[in-house]
Amino acid sequence: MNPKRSLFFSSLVSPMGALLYLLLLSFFFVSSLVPTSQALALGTNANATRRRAPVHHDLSLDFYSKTCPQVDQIISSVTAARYRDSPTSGPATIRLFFHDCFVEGCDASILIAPTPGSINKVEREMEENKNLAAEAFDTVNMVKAAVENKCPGLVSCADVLAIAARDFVHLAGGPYYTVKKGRKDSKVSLGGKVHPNLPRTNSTVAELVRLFSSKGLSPLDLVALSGAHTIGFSHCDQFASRLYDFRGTKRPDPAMDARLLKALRMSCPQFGGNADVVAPCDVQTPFQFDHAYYANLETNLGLLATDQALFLDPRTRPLVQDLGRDKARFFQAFVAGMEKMGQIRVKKGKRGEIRKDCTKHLT
Ligand code: HEM
Ligand SMILES: [Ca+2]
Ligand SMILES: [Ca+2]
Repeated sequence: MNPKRSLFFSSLVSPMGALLYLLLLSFFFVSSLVPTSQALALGTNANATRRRAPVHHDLSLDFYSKTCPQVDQIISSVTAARYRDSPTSGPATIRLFFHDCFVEGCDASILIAPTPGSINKVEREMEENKNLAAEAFDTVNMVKAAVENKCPGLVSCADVLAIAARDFVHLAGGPYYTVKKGRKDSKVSLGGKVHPNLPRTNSTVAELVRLFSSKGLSPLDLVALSGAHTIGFSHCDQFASRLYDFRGTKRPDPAMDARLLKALRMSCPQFGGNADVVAPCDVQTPFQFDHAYYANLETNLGLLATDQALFLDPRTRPLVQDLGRDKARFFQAFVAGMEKMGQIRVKKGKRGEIRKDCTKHLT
């Protein structure tokens, strides 16, 4: 059985199977497309590079070399098994890492579970995080349990998440890179911190550039990291307005390929659809970590408005074309972006803790 097929069938035995089946129907339909490239009349390049937040460089590759030298191997044995048994854990965990780092830095603040009866919401409970897949949280908990078994109380959940995300990039066919360690876990998780720090699917490129810049990430980092959408899936509500009422026009987004539009409308009806249905972010190779995502954008096959906008906007268009040109270039820029993202507002010393259970603060 080819790998795509075996993923397909293993997904059918999970509770998400039926939904995945629906989306794969649309995938097979869409993947048979011969994309038509449309010339898009747009202006030329404008330089948007701007830096604000400093990136901290105080993590190290050998942080656990004395206390837990085998940490990467312990983690990779769990991530490899998870990828085999529950492939959706891969993209879900990479996205979880992104949502952690952008809100208060890479400090595992996203992992804290709600306290029953508390009026204070944690990050996980906010609208922007509602679609983070349970598989990702489960994966982190499984990885952390394996690490605690061998190196109790020594390795932070923030480091575990950073390393697990790296493993899944590699397992899906993406680059392997070393992960610097030494992050501490947050002592709080505040729902109120989420909203301004995460992008929305209707964010403009200017807003995305500004948000990424506020995290010390350049427009190239924005375009390279968005390439994570080369794997994984999106719920219909995240792109439905493109299908039926783009920016209040009551018309579909003109920047969407007509056949992709038709296929997505079938999976995601305007009324009465199943809210759990998902579609592949990369309609060509949704399980393969490759540079096909960028080729899609050049042929109007982007799924999210923010993806397609990266090609439509003259500031980011040359970057899309550059990364779409060859896989090695994309991999190199993606690794650089992940390394920078993984260092956003890292907590050291007494500013953080090392949780035993990633879902609970130390008491
Ligand atoms: C640039 C702005 C971005 C926006 C607006 C955005 C938005 C989204 C949305 C709406 C989804 C679908 C969620 C769902 O319905 O389940 C998604 C999925 C995903 N995102 Fe992003 N994202 C962005 C950047 C990133 C970055 C920087 C990364 C990681 C480096 C990332 C990784 C992923 C992955 C892997 C998935 C698939 C998740 C899965 O299959 O469970 N995204 N994103
Ligand atoms: Ca965080
Ligand atoms: Ca792909």
